[in-house]
Amino acid sequence: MIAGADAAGPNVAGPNFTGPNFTGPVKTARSGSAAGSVEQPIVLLAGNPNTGKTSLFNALSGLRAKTANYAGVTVDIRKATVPLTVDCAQGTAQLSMQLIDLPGLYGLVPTSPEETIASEALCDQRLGDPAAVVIVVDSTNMTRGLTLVHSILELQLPAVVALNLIDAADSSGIRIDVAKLSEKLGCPVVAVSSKTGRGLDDLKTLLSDLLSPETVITPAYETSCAVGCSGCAYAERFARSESMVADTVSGPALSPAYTEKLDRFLTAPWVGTIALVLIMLSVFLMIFSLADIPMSLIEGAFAWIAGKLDGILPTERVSPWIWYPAVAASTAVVFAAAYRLASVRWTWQTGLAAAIATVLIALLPQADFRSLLLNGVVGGIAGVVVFLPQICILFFLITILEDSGYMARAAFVAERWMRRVGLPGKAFVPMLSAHACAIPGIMATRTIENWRDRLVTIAVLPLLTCSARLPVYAMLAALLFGGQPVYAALMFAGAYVLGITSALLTALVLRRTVIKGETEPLVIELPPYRRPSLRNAFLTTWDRGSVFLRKAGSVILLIAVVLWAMATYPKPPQDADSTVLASNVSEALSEAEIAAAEHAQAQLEMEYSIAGRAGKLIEPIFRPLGFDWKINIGVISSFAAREVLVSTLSVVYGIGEEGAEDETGLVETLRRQRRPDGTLVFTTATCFSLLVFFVLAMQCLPTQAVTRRETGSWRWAIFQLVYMSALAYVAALIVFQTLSAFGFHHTA
Ligand SMILES: Nc1nc2c(ncn2[C@@H]2O[C@H](COP(=O)(O)OP(=O)(O)OP(=O)(O)O)[C@@H](O)[C@H]2O)c(=O)[nH]1
Ligand SMILES: [Mg+2]
Repeated sequence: MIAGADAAGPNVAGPNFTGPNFTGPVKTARSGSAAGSVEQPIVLLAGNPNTGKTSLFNALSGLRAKTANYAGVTVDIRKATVPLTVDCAQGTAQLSMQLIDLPGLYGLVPTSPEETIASEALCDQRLGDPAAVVIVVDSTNMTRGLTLVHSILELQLPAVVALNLIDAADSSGIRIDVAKLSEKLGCPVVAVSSKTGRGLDDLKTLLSDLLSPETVITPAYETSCAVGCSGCAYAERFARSESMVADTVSGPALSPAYTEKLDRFLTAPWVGTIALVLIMLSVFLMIFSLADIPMSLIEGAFAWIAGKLDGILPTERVSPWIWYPAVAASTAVVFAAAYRLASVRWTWQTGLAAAIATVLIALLPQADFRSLLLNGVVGGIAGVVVFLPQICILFFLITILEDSGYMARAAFVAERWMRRVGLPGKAFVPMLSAHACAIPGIMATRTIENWRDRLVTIAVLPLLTCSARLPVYAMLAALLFGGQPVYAALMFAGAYVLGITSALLTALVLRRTVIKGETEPLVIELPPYRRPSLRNAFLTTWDRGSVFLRKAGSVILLIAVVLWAMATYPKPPQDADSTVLASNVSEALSEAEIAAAEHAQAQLEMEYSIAGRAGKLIEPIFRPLGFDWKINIGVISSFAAREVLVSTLSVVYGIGEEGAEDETGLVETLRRQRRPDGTLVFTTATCFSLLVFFVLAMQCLPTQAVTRRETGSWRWAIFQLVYMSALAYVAALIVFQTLSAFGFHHTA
């Protein structure tokens, strides 16, 4: 039977497991692993990189592991339990298999850490004795795929060959004789598409047969080279694959013509670089033009919530019998929700922490509770959540670019520049991932074989703009270029470029000093361009968006509440001035004067608070950078997580201010702020200095923990913290002083 455009009938073929093609040593599939057994049979998904193993894993398990159209996306194993129906003596039984997605590999002799994981799972059964291996082959690149199939079959493991991307093969006019291929290989073959779902049921049926306790498998595949030398064994497998492809595959074998035509431009040294810059600029421009409407909707929603809360909260004194239980109950509900969002487990410690916090909040004076709710909770969350649309659009566009195959070209173009500074070409994929978050980026450096190359990459990765910096950039873009999307996009692009350039320059310096050594050249596979899957882009965006919202509803909420408390307590003792103010309010002062006096009082209280004192304490250090003591509070708190800067500024500048809960309100509020000498705080010079500081500073504890884990010592984590903080400080200092010298003192 033929799988391809003209194919009719089923796209699965395989000899009977007990049939003539299986002779030799008898291997029984997992005895007793069917119904009633606790042990789940292990099924490995193995294959060349970028053949759609993870996509198949997702399609079979319903999970959403990361996929993209370039090699080396998966660097670790991922497991899922997948139910199957198998035949047994009693008829049929339900069975669950443990499906394991492996990183891609080119051959069984590993050349990188992630290939080692896959090869050990297959050769040394590191993850347990596999009941079956699904060898995933890209139907549009059969010769290479079959070469690996031969190597795996020689391990004498029960196997199924899944010809994935059959939809892509179809549309390129490639036709595959599945039955003939199965006969030649001596193992079942099935044509599948993890994109359209075609053949997935057939694959499951084949696996059910393989895993059935009734099945007796007697595989005996010829070993390629009796002497066992790897070179000629490879050559023999390759020759066998070529001849099989010649016999079973028809249609164009080369990558489609448009791929080559496009690559002539997109991989050319200068044109390719210019194209890369233009594509990235358009991504940013789209973010700004498309995010406008949803952002104003979110702002509106938060303003509405703040207004409603303001209206509901009683201004008159409420009976303690009603007040305390009501506040305690609602706080407990919020805690339960935040714990759930952050997946915090209820233990006696976490329960006690929630109980103490609930009691403390319930005991707050009415006016303070009101401020906590409006400034701490609503202000803290709104300040961050408003940037959700920008983050979603960015991830959507990046996923589309990744899926189309363009990102592999971007890697190819970028490698030319990276190699000059001593970064290995393989660092491109980690650098790309680090633009979402440094943590998966650092994990992805496992594809780099050379330890020194890997270390340089890990050291500079946190300089790249991660999504936690986006709310900060967006706030500063609104301050600097509100209503001017083109300039805002340029500023964003500039921040990314600054991150990338400083990573490259730091690598250069490290290569000349602490981490000397030759850089290995990049051998990169350029996958064919494919139509990106919108479904995948939407799902990735959804996942990223929900991670962001979860963080806003849990960790950031918690930090905002703690910060509110630190910015509110201890309160200054009531002095004569405030009493005078109180008594005069109703008589002589106009509304504006009352607001100004209240604001001054709020400032006084903040200066007296813990956060205020801490901010003031470090004022001399950050004054040359243009930061005032309130920005300092943000700088300190954002060491926990960068986006906390925005919620901190919302809280510290919002206290005593009307309508600072949402982004427009916050930006307007920030624009009004003045220093004691009457000059504005957020001048062009301060904003750019803050921007540069946030691009370069190391403010992320989880990243440091991962650096420690991947390098095996705190040394490199501390090194990152020290050099990045120093770099950020010096760069922000230069920016502020230079801009100030050129007179950029006006409001941003
Ligand atoms: N058209 C089509 N595209 C597919 C199919 N399966 C996967 N893809 C695409 O192929 C690319 C690679 O998919 P992955 O699942 O990441 O491949 P992988 O084998 O896990 O890759 P590594 O983890 O890097 O080894 C992605 O862009 C997928 O969207 C398919 O059946 N049809
Ligand atoms: Mg994968």
